[in-house]
Amino acid sequence: ALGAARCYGGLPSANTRPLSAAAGLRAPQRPPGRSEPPRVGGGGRWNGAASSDRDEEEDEDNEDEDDEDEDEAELEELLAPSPLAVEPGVQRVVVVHPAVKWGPKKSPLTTAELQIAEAVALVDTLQNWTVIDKIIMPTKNPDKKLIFGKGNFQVLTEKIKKLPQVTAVFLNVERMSSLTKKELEDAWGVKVFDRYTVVLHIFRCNARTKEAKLQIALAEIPLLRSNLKNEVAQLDQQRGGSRYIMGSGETFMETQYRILKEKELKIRNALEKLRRKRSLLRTQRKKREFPIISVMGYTNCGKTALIKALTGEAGIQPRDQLFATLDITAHAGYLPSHMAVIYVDTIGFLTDLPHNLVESFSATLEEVVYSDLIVHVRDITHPETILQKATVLSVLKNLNLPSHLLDSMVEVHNKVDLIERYKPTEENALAISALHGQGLEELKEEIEKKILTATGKKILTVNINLEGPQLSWLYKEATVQEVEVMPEDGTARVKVIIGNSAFGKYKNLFPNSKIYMP
Ligand SMILES: Nc1nc2c(ncn2[C@@H]2O[C@H](COP(=O)(O)OP(=O)(O)OP(=O)(O)O)[C@@H](O)[C@H]2O)c(=O)[nH]1
Ligand SMILES: [Mg+2]
Repeated sequence: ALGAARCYGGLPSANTRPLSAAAGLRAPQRPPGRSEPPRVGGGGRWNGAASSDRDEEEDEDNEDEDDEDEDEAELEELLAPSPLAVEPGVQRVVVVHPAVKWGPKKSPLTTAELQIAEAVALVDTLQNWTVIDKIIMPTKNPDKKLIFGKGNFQVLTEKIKKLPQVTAVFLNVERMSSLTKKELEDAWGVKVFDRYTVVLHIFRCNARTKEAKLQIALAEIPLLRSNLKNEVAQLDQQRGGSRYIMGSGETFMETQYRILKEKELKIRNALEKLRRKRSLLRTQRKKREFPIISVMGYTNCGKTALIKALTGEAGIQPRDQLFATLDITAHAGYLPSHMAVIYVDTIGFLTDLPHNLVESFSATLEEVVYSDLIVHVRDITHPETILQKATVLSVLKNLNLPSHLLDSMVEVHNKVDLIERYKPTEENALAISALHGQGLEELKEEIEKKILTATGKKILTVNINLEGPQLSWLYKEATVQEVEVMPEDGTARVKVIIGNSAFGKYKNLFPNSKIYMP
């Protein structure tokens, strides 16, 4: 209960259901007038990440049953409260954005106002945190120890000190060294957070599964390491500047580094174990032949809202918050031909998300490799929508996805209800409103077209003899959508979705069956 305890009064659980909890993806309502609903129910548990309970019917991993208790104990230890966790409780925050006006450090794609707006949005995500002021302060070289030049630093310090009851400064830099942090905290007399710390804190508040929690613990290692460096430097100073006095400084450092290294290894192993489990479940999923659609995009663009709209799943809660969704979750839905598919909700992206943080979560995103289609959702009303698109595409590129996934990606322009007569400039983009249901039918059609291509499935109608074994064969090997019985001659027309190999078998087994291609 790390997340909940640490972030007392923080975010309520993201109402998305972790896959593991989705024992049996809830089948959406049966399409009216169909003889047999596609069989969705059984395919639910294909992410073992968060749970250790087992699915009795399945012959998944039995190998490490004995290790289970041991694993649990080790996990507990790895997930013990972190010394870096931001204290729970109220924070009254000043957001300070160091603005680089010119030179190579200036961001070409955005403005200081928009950047500070995103920083404020991050703080607003945290329930007990309030922004009491925001300050944009120019700097020439944000890499300096105190970030700002002497004069500006003084002005800033005076401003901060004048603010009533400020408890923290959020300095909107990707990451500051522990030395910088210390100097700034001494000068301002309050806690100073960087983007890394704030995002990590949000993650910690939102993490529900063990996997997410482990990933956060992993993301903290570099911070712990740099803190250590700082501590050691201070120790050395106390001893007159030499770390070699009696060799003790060295030994202290070495021990601490070794402990950290071991912890890192343990976390990686634990994550690896969780993932191995998941890959077995992935095989299950493959067997069941549900196409997988990964819904991706910048944080707060409406991914969860879209999945809610596409699946009609009432339990899903989109929220106006950054990083509401941290764990991959799956939801079943139907395409227009009543083909059952699984939509996967993913973690949102953020510009300048520190590398370590992205890396520790990239394993979550690796799942995307196994999907059949990516839907890229964009908040088209956001002033930074173009930069956001670039961020998402660049992260996707770094995931080493198969090129067909990138090529077939569907781009969706969301929230068009907020723009009058919106028309996408991008050729293949689809305009939708996840909230009001606009454009969803077109989107489903498009998804279906691409899924059929991606999976090599066909939709066709076959004529069968009701006395023969064809119908039960089709129920077993394909997805039967409609059965139209002709009582006069004892035959039926059956509409099916069928994979390539099953189709080949069918033609071999029943050479006399008439097939109507669409
Ligand atoms: N007006 C409007 N608002 C929308 C639409 N779609 C989503 N929203 C709102 O945008 C906010 C974010 O929606 P989510 O679905 O939680 O976004 P997300 O991409 O899942 O966000 P993270 O999980 O935090 O990355 C919510 O307040 C939604 O109600 C839309 O079509 N129109
Ligand atoms: Mg979400």
